[in-house]
Amino acid sequence: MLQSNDLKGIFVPVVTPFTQDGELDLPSFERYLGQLLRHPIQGIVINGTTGEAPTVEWAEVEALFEVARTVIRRLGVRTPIIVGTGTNDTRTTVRRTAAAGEWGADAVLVVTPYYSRPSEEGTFRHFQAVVETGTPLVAYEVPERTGIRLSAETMERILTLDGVIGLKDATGGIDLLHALAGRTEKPMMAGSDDTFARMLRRGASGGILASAQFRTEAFLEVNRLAANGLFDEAEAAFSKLLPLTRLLFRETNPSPIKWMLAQSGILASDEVRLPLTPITRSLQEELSAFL
Ligand SMILES: O=C(O)C1=N[C@H](C(=O)O)C[C@H](O)C1
Repeated sequence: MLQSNDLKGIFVPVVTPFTQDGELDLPSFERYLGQLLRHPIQGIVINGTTGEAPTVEWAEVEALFEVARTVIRRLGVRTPIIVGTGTNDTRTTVRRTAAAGEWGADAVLVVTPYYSRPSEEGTFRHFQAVVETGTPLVAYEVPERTGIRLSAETMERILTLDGVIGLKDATGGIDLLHALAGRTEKPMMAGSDDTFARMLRRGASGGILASAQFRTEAFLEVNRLAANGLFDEAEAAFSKLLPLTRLLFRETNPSPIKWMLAQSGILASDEVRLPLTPITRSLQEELSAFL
């Protein structure tokens, strides 16, 4: 199981491949992980935003987890697996988190509960109920998607819970990191790809970054430079990754990533489940330059 100290470096949230008719495509998933896990990344996230969590059934998540575990064993690596279990229903999130712990997940990723517009107290209690399962938990703040932005005070309270091992900060800026600096010992991982280098400078311990599945070694190098205090060099190295990173988020993640992976022959299809749609022709043209 993951501990706070392990939450550093590069974690890659993985896609959930589908066949052209929208069914789970496990052979593609196996091939894809076989390639990705050749890089010495610090972990993967299954069923995160990039894994299309809202439209993936829980039984499908279990199947993905089993394939990931098989590939990890076959390659003889020890890459930790974090499973996205967050929903906007506390009881479902508790059940899923307990189940992921039983499967052997190293940690879970729990997004702040969206849609219901809970109070900050309600959001705190949501996390409090989920950590009681005993599975290490990474809190995930992504206001652009959830429509809620927690105060730094409430996030600090959540981070003080035993079992919350850190934060994935996808707020898109450095304000939360700045506000929490010195107020928590728990690691904060960058979760907004284009601010990665700035967040490292501000104390982030690494990143959970969908775009790191391309140019993975270069992302690892950016992280290494920052871990050695070479922040200017890290920013310079990251600036070379920015053009592709920005394009990957021009349309909704993970459609651009799936298109790239399908074009590279790693996935059989770039299929996403509705309401997501494949990328536009004009983005395809721009991304082609990076294939
Ligand atoms: O799947 C994830 O985890 C991530 N999702 C974010 C998003 O799509 O909003 C971006 C980040 O790269 C990781």
